[in-house]
This record gives sequence, C-alpha cells and structure tokens, in this order.
Amino acid sequence: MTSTPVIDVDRLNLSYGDFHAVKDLSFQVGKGELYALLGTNGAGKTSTLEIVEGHRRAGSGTVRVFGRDPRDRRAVRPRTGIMLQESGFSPDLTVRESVRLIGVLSRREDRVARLLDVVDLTHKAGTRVSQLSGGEKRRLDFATAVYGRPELIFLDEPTTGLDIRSRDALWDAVDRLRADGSTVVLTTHYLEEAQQRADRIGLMHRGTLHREGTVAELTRALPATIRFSLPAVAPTPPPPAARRPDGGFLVETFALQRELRALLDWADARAVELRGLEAGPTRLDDVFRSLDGA
Ligand SMILES: Nc1ncnc2c1ncn2[C@@H]1O[C@H](COP(=O)(O)OP(=O)(O)OP(=O)(O)O)[C@@H](O)[C@H]1O
Repeated sequence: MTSTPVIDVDRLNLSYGDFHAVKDLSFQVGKGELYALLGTNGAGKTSTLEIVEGHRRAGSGTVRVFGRDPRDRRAVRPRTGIMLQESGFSPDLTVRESVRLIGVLSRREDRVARLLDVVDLTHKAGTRVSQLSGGEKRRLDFATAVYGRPELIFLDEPTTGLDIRSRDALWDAVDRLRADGSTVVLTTHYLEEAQQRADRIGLMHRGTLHREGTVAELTRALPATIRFSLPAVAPTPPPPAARRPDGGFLVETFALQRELRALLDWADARAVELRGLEAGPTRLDDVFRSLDGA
C-alpha cells in the first residue's frame, strides 16, 4: 500500500469475558479501495467493525482511521458514513425527516431530494418509517450512510432484503461514490457480490484473518472445477471425473482447458450429452468451504 491507509488495524484483540472473539487481527484499507471483510458466522467481523467505527473499545492493539483513534468522533465521524445491519430510525419520523436528521448529525452538506432520488424513495418522502417495507428501510439506511458523499463508507450487509433492481441501483451509487474517491468497507454473506466488487477481501474465521488478497489471489490455490451430469444410460466418464453425492460429476483441475477438451472429446466420441455443463475457476464459496476444516 503506497499512501497512508485510511484504516489501519494492528494486532487487535477483543474478548467478551473469557471468550477471545478477535485475535491479533491486522489489516489495512487504502484510499479508494473496496475492502470486503467476509467470514463464517461468529468469525468476529461485527466486533471488529464496531471497534473500527468507534462504537466499541479495543481490548488491545491499535486502530487508526484517517490516522486518528476512531473514538475521536469529532475528527472521524464527519468523514464517515455507516450503514448498520439494524437501522436506528425513529418509526414516527417520515423518510424525509430521517434523512434530514442524519444529514444534520453528519455535519456534511447534501440535498435530501438528491438522496431520495438515489435510493428511489422520492414517492415515499412523506411516509413514516414504521410504514416502510423491509427493502425500503434498507434503502433509507443506505441513503443516510452516503449523505454528503463521505470519504469512508461502511456497508454492513447492504443488499439483504433488496430486490434485484434495488441491488443494481445501490451498486451503481457505490460505483459513483468510488469514482469520486470514496473508500468502502463491505461485509456481506452474498459472496458473489464480494467476488464482483471487492478490490481485496479479508477472510475471517474464528477471530483471525485467515486469508487476505484479491479474488484471484484467494482462489488461485484451489483447483478450477467442471460440473455436469449424465443421462441414466450413459457410460461412466474416466477420471479425474468423480461422482458427487447428488449423482452429478465433478472434475477438479489446475489445467481447466485441457481437462475440458478431453471431456468434450470423450462425450463427442460416445454421443453422450453433458447436462448442465459448467466450467470455471474456483468460486469464493469454495474458498469458504475450505475453511471448514481450518
Ligand atoms: N456482547 C457479546 N457478548 C459475548 N459474546 C459475544 C458478544 N458479541 C459477540 N459475541 C461472540 O463473539 C463472536 C464474534 O461475534 P461477531 O458478531 O463479531 O461475529 P460475526 O463475524 O459478525 O458473525 P455473523 O456473520 O454471524 O454476524 C461470536 O462467537 C459471538 O457469539
């Protein structure tokens, strides 16, 4: 990382009683990066982000955001937008009032109408928060997190409950913010979103950063896969194709093109149909599954 990192976490530890939830965790996020902090359930992502966001005190270690202690709220908060998993809006406020209130608290400049347009809630501006659907509340959360185009944005499971159009709109808005230089920290259980969007991924498991890198770096160590199934009367394909418990076949290989060609030649020679054929590099899901034994 060439310039000073926006987020610098160094040997962070946190315990709840005698349970060691975050163990010697170190990572950095550079300016303009989209960093996805992913992990298994209970890995310690939320605990870590609560500390980085200034909501929780570290047990030990150092955390710096813009070179400051994140608990120095006056210095850090105006430069930061946070979309939490659970919104803390008053149910009696309208959508417009909620955005305006967060805007005042953020001490950033923006136009409420612009924000409502970004998240397609203009037609709900006068509606009380208590009357919004789950997806609409999530869009309101996003609007308040990006009020005033903050330099650093935390998105905690941002697309949970959003339909496909709203997801696309949210990512378009994130792309525009990134084009303006914003740094984004994302947590999500939708791995394909992280795979598509993240510059780098930190993979947490049981309190530690198990692996870190670009998607290519994380998936390189694992073989590519070919998946297919065969009609009931077809001959058995030669190794390395192996039958899976669901009756389909799986080839794991570091020579994807060669194995795929061999398989297609084998099928052509026998006039066998390869049903549901899929071939490609390892997905992030497979990296996750490899954590199970870790
Ligand atoms: N207030 C608390 N008191 C005691 N234990 C806690 C507390 N908060 C979290 N934990 C424990 O610390 C561990 C890490 O929790 P955390 O919420 O940070 O994980 P996470 O990676 O965000 O998980 P998930 O993906 O399931 O949301 C879990 O085992 C959890 O049970």
